[in-house]
Amino acid sequence: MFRDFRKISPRIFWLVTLAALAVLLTVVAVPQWLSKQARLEVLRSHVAEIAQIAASVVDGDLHRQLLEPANYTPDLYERTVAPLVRVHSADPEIFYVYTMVERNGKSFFVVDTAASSKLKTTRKLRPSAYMEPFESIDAEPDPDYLQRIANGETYVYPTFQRDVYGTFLSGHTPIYDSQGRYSGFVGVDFDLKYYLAQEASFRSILYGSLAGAVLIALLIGYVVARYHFHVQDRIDEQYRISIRDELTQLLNRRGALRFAREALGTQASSYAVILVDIDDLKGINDIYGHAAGDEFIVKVAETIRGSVREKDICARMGGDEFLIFATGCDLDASTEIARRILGKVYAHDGASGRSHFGVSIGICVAVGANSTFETMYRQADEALYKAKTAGRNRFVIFDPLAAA
Ligand SMILES: Nc1nc2c(ncn2[C@@H]2O[C@H](COP(=O)(O)OP(=O)(O)OP(=O)(O)O)[C@@H](O)[C@H]2O)c(=O)[nH]1
Repeated sequence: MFRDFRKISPRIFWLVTLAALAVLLTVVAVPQWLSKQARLEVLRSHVAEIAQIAASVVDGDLHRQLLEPANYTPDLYERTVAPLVRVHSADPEIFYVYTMVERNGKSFFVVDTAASSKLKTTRKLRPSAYMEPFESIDAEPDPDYLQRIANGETYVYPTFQRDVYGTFLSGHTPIYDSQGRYSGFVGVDFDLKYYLAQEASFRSILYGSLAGAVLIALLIGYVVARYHFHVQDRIDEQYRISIRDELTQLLNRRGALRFAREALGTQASSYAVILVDIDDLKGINDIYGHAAGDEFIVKVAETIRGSVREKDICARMGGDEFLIFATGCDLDASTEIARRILGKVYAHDGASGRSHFGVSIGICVAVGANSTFETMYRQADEALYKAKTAGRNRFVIFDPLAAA
């Protein structure tokens, strides 16, 4: 596995992994976010229902009396708050239950279950005082909310709000007296900790899906990078094959042209094109067979490769023709290479009646980069032709003066 891991392109791996991660995280996070919103909506309707239940148990006439501070007595207060205390005690998840009245655009607490000794709760609640003004820390999301409640609406805040008592999701429902007159409103508060505790149970789903998304993204990244490596490897292999001669493993014509043109682009003092052509390969084939002809081709190829520097380009251009393209190779060096090849390749077989096994060589040397590969090749070919017509097994250097 780890050895395989080295056979991928890290760039492709990380690119694909990050792209897959972006898609997967969107796929995971958007539904999670939507379901979180949906859960908040469920809680809001729950708060609305509790507020409505609480409002339904308040005696509107008593509450209306209590709105006048002159009517306040502890007994009236206790009788008004008593039904709310029962509702609150029945649902320990509610944080605060109270009533309020609006005076000049401001809310004032009227009764508060936290003030009653009969409230069954384990929490340490801070009771609001009778007619204590309500102070919000966060800005009201809807400045008309008091008007909406007065118009008969059950108003639940869009989300949690901070006030001096804590951070709550609050719901308000109007209270009416027996004659149907608006007489203040009930408030119920659910605190943020309650909500967060509910949300915590969904966190493992979120973390699980995020971890799953990361793992899948890594896997996709690995598979794609591995496939890319495999395809690239095949392309490279095909390319290597396409520029090599199968028999000699030298470059073929395509490879020679590509590398020779590249080499001609480098800064060198001189460039040499040396063409090597087997003498009478047809005769060798005819007398010794095609396999022997192949063997001789391989021998010439090996000789050529062994007679030049590592960086020099050696190619089999066609049936019995080879090319050497050497940079920084002047006339003396080219001549030396030609002599070396002629000396190593030459063999005489008297018994067969053939004169020799050998090659003919045409040389063209250009000083500086003022010639093209095509021109040099043509000139070397002219010199090679001269070597052939002059009796073979020799080299001829292209002479520009003679050509002119
Ligand atoms: N054994 C073998 N022969 C080949 C191969 N490719 C080409 N030939 C033969 O090489 C011969 C080349 O013929 P020519 O171009 O006339 O050259 P030559 O016979 O070497 O004679 P000169 O070049 O004039 O000395 C042909 O008979 C081809 O069949 C090969 O891959 N293997």
